[in-house]
Amino acid sequence: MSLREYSAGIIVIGDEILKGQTTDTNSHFLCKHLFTLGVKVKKISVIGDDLEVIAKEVSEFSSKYTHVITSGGIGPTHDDKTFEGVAKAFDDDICPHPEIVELCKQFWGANLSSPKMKLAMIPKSARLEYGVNKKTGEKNKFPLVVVNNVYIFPGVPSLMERSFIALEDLFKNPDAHFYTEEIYVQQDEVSIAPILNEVDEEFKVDVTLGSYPDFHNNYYKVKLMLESSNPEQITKAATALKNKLPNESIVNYDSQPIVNAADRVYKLVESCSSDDVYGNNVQKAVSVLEECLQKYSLDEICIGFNGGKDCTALLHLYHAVVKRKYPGHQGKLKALYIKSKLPFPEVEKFTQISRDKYHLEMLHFEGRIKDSLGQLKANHPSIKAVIMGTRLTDPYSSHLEAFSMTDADWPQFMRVNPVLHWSYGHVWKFLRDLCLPYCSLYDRGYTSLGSMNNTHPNPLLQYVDEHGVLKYRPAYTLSDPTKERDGRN
Ligand SMILES: Cc1cc2nc3c(=O)[nH]c(=O)nc-3n(C[C@H](O)[C@H](O)[C@H](O)COP(=O)(O)OP(=O)(O)OC[C@H]3O[C@@H](n4cnc5c(N)ncnc54)[C@H](O)[C@@H]3O)c2cc1C
Ligand SMILES: [Co+2]
Ligand SMILES: [K+]
Ligand SMILES: [Mg+2]
Repeated sequence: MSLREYSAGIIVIGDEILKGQTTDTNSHFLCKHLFTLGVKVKKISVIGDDLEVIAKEVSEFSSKYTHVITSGGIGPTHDDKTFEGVAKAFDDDICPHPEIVELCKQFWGANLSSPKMKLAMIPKSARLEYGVNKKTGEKNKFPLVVVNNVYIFPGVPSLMERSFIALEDLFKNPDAHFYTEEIYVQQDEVSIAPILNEVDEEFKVDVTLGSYPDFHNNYYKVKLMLESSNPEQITKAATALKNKLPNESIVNYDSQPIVNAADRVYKLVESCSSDDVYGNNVQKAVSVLEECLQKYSLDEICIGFNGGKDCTALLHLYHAVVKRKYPGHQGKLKALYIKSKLPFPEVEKFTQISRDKYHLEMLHFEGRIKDSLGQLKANHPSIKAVIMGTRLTDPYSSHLEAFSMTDADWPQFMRVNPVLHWSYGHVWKFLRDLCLPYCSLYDRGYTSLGSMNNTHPNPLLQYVDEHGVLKYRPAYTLSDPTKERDGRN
């Protein structure tokens, strides 16, 4: 049986990418989506805004691959040459397309001599594909220009992504039923290599087995990826792998914890029994957050987020409660980050990752907390409440309640404290059970994070490994929670 192979070549066009001024994320997005459509990307080429180079590359790609996708170079300025380049590749010319001329007039009131009209100057042989907005079911307002098998996308990632999703059926391989399965493993790649080789040998005719180490993940070391067009064989291969790998090395990992945040958090809350201290604490946190959202609008709230474990758990809860209350909410949640004097680079990195994953608008300040809060008041007068990950066992915190105004000699904000009653263990149970990402320092023995000059791994987690090297166990293994701050001075 020989099925037609659907292939694709991607041409990323733009001087700004070659100069390192812009990072290309479009090819990554396209590869990911084409893969799930059963289309094999064979080559990605990155070129500048150069007419000859575009023409040559498009011509070559067009003859080699089922689909050619270009991104970039279709703006209104003189330096954008993609339409001309594609025309040249097919010995064609560009001329104003009446339908796009009309749209340009409609959208921008552009007349024939305005720069926007350059968008209407497309190859004569082009056809227009509008596509359907999958959410609304409406035809898109602006079309994609296609010449032969060349699909000409804008370079701006948000536009490109939206347009591609609306048009993805154009690329779909009708014969492809692609199956994938992922297995996450706690052991390093070297130690499981013989098992991988065995399974690969047995199934390689039908199943592709990939092994991808991840040095930064808090939960697994290697992701094993099985791909096949044969559902029975992929199941057999996955079963074989699971049987051969030591039981304790397979991790039950959720790779999308944030997408499903609301469902999972509310399920946890709804299913907990009255004597479950942990479950009740989660429940209490959720109801404090719900109350907070009743008292304040999203604009009046920010979450105090410094990359620590407590506010990481809290951020997830806040995100879940917002999603439940405002399911269509697209805007960013405000987060307050007061940088310490000497922040760990790992903490900085983690706050950035969290900002992106949870769509946060970060309000950054530096210096003393009290001064920063004064600046917050001045620069963002709408903010009235700060949600905090403070627990009763934190210093100076044993008197706090779920809603406590800041002290009289502090800038006045409502401090909202949903996790006051949580123990050290509860925080870790929540983070780990839900597979939430957390700052990597915690996996290296840090149990409480401050500045680099006053924070060390917790001595209680120290051990000497089989090679005589001093190491630290992860923070979640600390058994005496009263020693949480033993690495701080
Ligand atoms: C918004 C806010 C209001 C405060 N109000 C008072 C007050 O009225 N009176 C008083 O004596 N002290 C106040 N503090 C100081 C506070 O009591 C602690 O001293 C300080 O948060 C450091 O605590 P920690 O290291 O023990 O706890 P952490 O566990 O580090 O902090 C507890 C929580 O505070 C938030 N937070 C802490 N540091 C930061 C930061 N750098 N950037 C953003 N968020 C952060 C996080 O939500 C965190 O989970 C306030 C701090 C903040 C952030
Ligand atoms: Co900023
Ligand atoms: K902390
Ligand atoms: Mg804390």
